Amino acid sequence: MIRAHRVEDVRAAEAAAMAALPEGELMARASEGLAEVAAARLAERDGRTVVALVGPGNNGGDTLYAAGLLSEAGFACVAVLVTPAGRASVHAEALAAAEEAGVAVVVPADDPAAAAALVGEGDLVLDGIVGIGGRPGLHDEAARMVDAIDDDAWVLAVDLASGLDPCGESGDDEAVWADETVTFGTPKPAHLLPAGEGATGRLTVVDIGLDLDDVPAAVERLTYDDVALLWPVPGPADDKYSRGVLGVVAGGESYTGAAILSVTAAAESGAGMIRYVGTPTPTGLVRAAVPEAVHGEGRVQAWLIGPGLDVSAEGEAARAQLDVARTALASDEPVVLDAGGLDLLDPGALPRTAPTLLTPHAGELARLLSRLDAPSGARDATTGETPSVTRADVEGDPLGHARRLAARTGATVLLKGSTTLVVDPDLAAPVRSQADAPAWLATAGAGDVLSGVVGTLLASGLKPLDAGSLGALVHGVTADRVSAGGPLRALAVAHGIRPTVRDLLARGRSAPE
Ligand SMILES: NC(=O)C1=CN([C@@H]2O[C@H](COP(=O)(O)OP(=O)(O)OC[C@H]3O[C@@H](n4cnc5c(N)ncnc54)[C@H](OP(=O)(O)O)[C@@H]3O)[C@@H](O)[C@H]2O)[C@@H](O)CC1
Ligand SMILES: Nc1ncnc2c1ncn2[C@@H]1O[C@H](COP(=O)(O)OP(=O)(O)O)[C@@H](O)[C@H]1O
Ligand SMILES: [K+]
Repeated sequence: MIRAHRVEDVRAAEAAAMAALPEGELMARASEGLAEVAAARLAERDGRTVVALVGPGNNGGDTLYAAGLLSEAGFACVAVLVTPAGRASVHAEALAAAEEAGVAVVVPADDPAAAAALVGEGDLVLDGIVGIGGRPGLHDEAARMVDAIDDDAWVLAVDLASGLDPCGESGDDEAVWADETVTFGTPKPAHLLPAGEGATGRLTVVDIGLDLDDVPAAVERLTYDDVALLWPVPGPADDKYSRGVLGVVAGGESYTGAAILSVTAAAESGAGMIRYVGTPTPTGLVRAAVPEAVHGEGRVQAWLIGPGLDVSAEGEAARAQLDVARTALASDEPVVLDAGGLDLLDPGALPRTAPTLLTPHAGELARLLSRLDAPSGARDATTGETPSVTRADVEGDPLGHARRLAARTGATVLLKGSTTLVVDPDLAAPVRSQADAPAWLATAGAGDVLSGVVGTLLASGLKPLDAGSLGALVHGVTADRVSAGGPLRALAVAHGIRPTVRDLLARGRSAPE
């Protein structure tokens, strides 16, 4: 698992480490690690010239020391001091060390055009403008120098791409767009959250000896090795019931395919048993496509409610199906609520007592929050009311809105997107963030497949946070394999889950202790 820590916890760990180490040791470790990565990237790219953009704090200090080391290693290094007071406001010892090591120093205020031209010559650019002490956004001079970076240069952000909000919460500000970030001690939230992930590029962590093992993370990301730790593997004493029966209420006469996709994905994920509840057309299709599924109500360990479900559908069969969904929601069984099922959430019946996982995309989350915000509480924003939350609002601040929905409903919220967030209703718990899927997965039906995977995991007894994040990981990795760089279809992702889980479990078995 990758764990990102809050800035204040990083600062506390740094202070503890510094108290036990000779002065300057921590910065020396950081700059040596940074220089090592920079030298490797220069070697890979046959690069000779290094430009260091240097700001006023310790982030600039790290960068100057690293530039000095790279200069001693034979690279041509220029430090561009992007601080209002030039030399006077950068880390003095680091500046002296860099000059001593042969780094040329330039102050853009003296001749902005000449400085910009020099920046454009860097094969590798170290972004040391600000790190965890930075406020979001770049000041004008920094922005001008960043604009001058050559498109072919390798941009290596020091600790954090400058301009990002270190907490990863606000995302509208101008920031350096890095190819790679070398961070110290531990990832920071901005590296893993949607607001900062794009500007971070590849993430490389340099160990500087901070002790954060017992400090709760702010953000967590499951990796391949977590699959063997979390996936429910049956033992000799298990039977189909003990492994978990998933009830699926999905599909209707309007949206028939969603039922096949979610039930197929549940079967491919290894559900002990699937009980499907649908209207006649999807029932016939599920019978043909997934002979393993049984039909009708019965005892389950979790419900998946909603893929392709139309809560306004008329007719006896549709009403009977919706009755099953409502009864399930009112029960003490764990529920995954997806797509149309989200419209069944009754604000008067919140929070549910049993584990509950909501799996909206941005538009569904906006619609649900708008409905829950509406004075009547039960009205649907599709009825013509102006929604209080729009899809654009959610896309502008996905984490904030996912947290709002989790707080409002008392449920775990899995917000789908290129980065999928899973937020526990205990807002102090770490947020899970998964970014495993190629953009090819943005295709109709992909969410139905995800719902079948997470439903199976919930039925096996996993808590919603684990079921959601593990499901998102496996769904994303499967999509990546199925795509192999090209288009994919949702049904192929569903069929790819079995071999993906098998390979990820095998990887866990062969991993060294
Ligand atoms: N602590 C340690 O032991 C270790 C720390 N390490 C390193 O230190 C880094 C943190 O250093 P830091 O605390 O000095 O803050 P840093 O990120 O350099 O920026 C603060 C300065 O920037 C300024 N400023 C802020 N926002 C701005 C903006 N938008 N645009 C322009 N300026 C802005 C702000 O000035 P202000 O305007 O607030 O007066 C202030 O002067 C960390 O990321 C890591 O690289 C490693 O060496 C390991 C050991
Ligand atoms: N740009 C993207 N990159 C990677 N994955 C994406 C991207 N856009 C969407 N996804 C994923 O694709 C799936 C789409 O789900 P959803 O929008 O519910 O589709 P549907 O309702 O048609 O089944 C989600 O798992 C989401 O995380
Ligand atoms: K930086």
